[in-house]
Amino acid sequence: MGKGRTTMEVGPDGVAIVTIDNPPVNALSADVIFSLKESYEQAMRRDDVKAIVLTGARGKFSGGADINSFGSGKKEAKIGSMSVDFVTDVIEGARKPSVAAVDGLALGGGLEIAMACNSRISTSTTQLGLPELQLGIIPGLGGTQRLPRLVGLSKGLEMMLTSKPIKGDEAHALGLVDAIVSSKDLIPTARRWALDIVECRRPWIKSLYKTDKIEALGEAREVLKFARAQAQKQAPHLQHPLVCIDVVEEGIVSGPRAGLWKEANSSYELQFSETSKALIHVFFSQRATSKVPGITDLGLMPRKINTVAILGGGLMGSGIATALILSNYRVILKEVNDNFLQAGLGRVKANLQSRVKKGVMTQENCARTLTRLTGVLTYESFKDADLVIEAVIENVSLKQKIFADLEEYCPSHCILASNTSTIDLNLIGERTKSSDRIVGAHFFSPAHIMPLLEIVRTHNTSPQVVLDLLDLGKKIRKTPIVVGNCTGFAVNRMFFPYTQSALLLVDCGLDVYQIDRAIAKFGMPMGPFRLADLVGFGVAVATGAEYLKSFPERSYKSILIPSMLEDKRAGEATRKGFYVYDERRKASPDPEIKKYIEKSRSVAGFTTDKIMKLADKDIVEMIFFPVVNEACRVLDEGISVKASDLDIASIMGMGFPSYRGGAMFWADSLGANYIYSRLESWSKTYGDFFKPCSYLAQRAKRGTSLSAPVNQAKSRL
Ligand SMILES: C[C@H](O)CC(=O)SCCNC(=O)CCNC(=O)[C@H](O)C(C)(C)COP(=O)(O)OP(=O)(O)OC[C@H]1O[C@@H](n2cnc3c(N)ncnc32)[C@H](O)[C@@H]1OP(=O)(O)O
Repeated sequence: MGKGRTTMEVGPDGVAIVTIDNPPVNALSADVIFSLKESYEQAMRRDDVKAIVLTGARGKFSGGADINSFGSGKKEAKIGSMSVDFVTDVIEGARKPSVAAVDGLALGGGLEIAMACNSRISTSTTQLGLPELQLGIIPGLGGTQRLPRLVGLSKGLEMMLTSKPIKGDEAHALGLVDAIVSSKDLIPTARRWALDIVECRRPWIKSLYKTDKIEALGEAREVLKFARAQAQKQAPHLQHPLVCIDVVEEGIVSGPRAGLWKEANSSYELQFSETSKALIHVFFSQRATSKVPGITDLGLMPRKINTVAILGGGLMGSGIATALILSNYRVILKEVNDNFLQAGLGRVKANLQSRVKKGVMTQENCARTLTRLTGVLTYESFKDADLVIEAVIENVSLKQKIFADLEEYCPSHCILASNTSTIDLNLIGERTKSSDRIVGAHFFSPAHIMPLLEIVRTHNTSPQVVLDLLDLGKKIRKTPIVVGNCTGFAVNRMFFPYTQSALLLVDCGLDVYQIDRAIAKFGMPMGPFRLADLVGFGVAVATGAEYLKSFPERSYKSILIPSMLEDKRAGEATRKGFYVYDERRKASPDPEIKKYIEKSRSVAGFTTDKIMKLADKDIVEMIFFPVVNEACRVLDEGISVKASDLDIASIMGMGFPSYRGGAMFWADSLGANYIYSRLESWSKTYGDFFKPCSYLAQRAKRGTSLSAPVNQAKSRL
């Protein structure tokens, strides 16, 4: 069966309406392109066709090339033909004009085809953009040449390098679209516009040859130089943004057709790059997180949540409240006294004000958004809540008391969620009879910014409750992952060995700053010691104790952080941790930490100095292989149902580089056997911290990937 097609309908006015039809987003599959070509050939042949209006079915122009087909073609396939022979010669070069009627979205190849039309009419809310770079490729259907010629070089480069779409209104102001109309008027206006071109009442424009928006060569070179510097600064590990700039430059220096050929060659090559494979894996994995067996396949519908009550206005509670009111939820924020309440409400206001300062929110919108927030000191108004999120300090008996109170004050349909990052949910709900509606809603700090939401369910949590939270997560623009109940759940648990292995390496003689540099070079936003400073040593010690209690046989206990904490050196908040911080929070290495390190090494008693001179690659492996090992346990125990969820968790929760596809995807690129044998040999020298788990051992032995699905029967979810 084919995947998508175009239809053609010729009106009595002589305008052929060609519609791209490939649900859900009218992606340009091979079948769609083939059918589009046929429609154009037919339109050229037919005497009753004077002009063409190109549009998309169901209110969406096109979401671009079909990402499913990327990297699957044979490398020797003919290149460049589609962009030059079809888009440029057949659409743009046709002897009958085309007008694109653009609604909903025109992204990637979708926008590129629209730009090859001789005019574009759109609605004000349509999203238009070239997001190819976020998939590790560059525009391949002429976008690198036509976009700068329509909107100017700086704006065109900005749109490509950031991958961010713009709305119809802005596109109109920039000259990317020629008129804005309502959805209802889209096709009639485009029809008239096309006939106006035929009858010379409007210009017949070929974007590829426009020159009025492009700066003179000298100035253009300056813009390109600036763009290169920006790309290198923002994505120092990535090549394809620089390739994109080179391709744009080629068109400016040697003419647009030369630019098209360079674009065709480069975009084809990039499709097969490791970076692109990893980023496309991330694209699909992110969408797959909300498909949960046993939850989303039961035919249930999410219930409507209008009012959310939050307990605790600290950093987490106020961040969660901010995220919710920004997405139109009514929020009740409860605190224990007026001082705390005002501080909590103040934090929410400050979060919104910072959006106003950045120019992403107007003052009026900020004021309107705040009207959705109410502060309270009692449970009285909880009778209206559809969901409660408890975000108080990590104290079991306090949480038990709160959940018993919630059962009394909230309506029986109300979901009772905890934002705990470590405590067992069964323990929290022990004094209630509501275990079917108790669930974890673990946000990451700062909650209004970090994109991940870990939804934790126990054996008793009902599928309906999980579905409701999945729906809420999507509405507040988070990526939700559903996980089972255990110490640290999925994200924190898979990453607990991250800091511990770094501490072990230091106890064995390695330099703190060399470790941080190696890990940052690998692509993490910061190394484990800079991260420990940021999180604060108090939290690090408390969570370390939890892991030691739950997984004593494989926890590494170093005295380094506790002994620094004893001297009131607690991380960035005290301006002293592994680094010292100036008044602008800039971190510098601190020679004073030497004394703590020496003490820690003597207590650890490692005699070997063999690993004193590790290469960066070995540091990365000794830090991340224990993370992969723990992730394997998380999968084996059914805490997480698919490896791709852990990829997303590692990227969005911990900052693992997305261009490496996430921790498990990266591990599979190295091979289970390699990871197993390295862990096995380290465990002989340094102990059980490195001991490979049975899941890893079995997969290494069988030669299967770590991401291959786990036997469903073993799932604990
Ligand atoms: C040659 C060219 O230069 C190369 C290109 O065009 S590369 C492609 C460029 N286009 C893109 O990067 C757009 C990617 N898509 C998106 O950003 C978003 O999906 C969207 C804004 C189109 C829609 O978002 P949203 O409404 O939230 O729905 P979302 O869940 O993301 O997508 C709906 C479905 O369409 C699929 N889909 C979206 N875009 C797709 C594409 N370009 N190809 C194939 N499938 C696509 C998704 O995988 C998802 O499938 P599922 O339901 O089976 O999970």
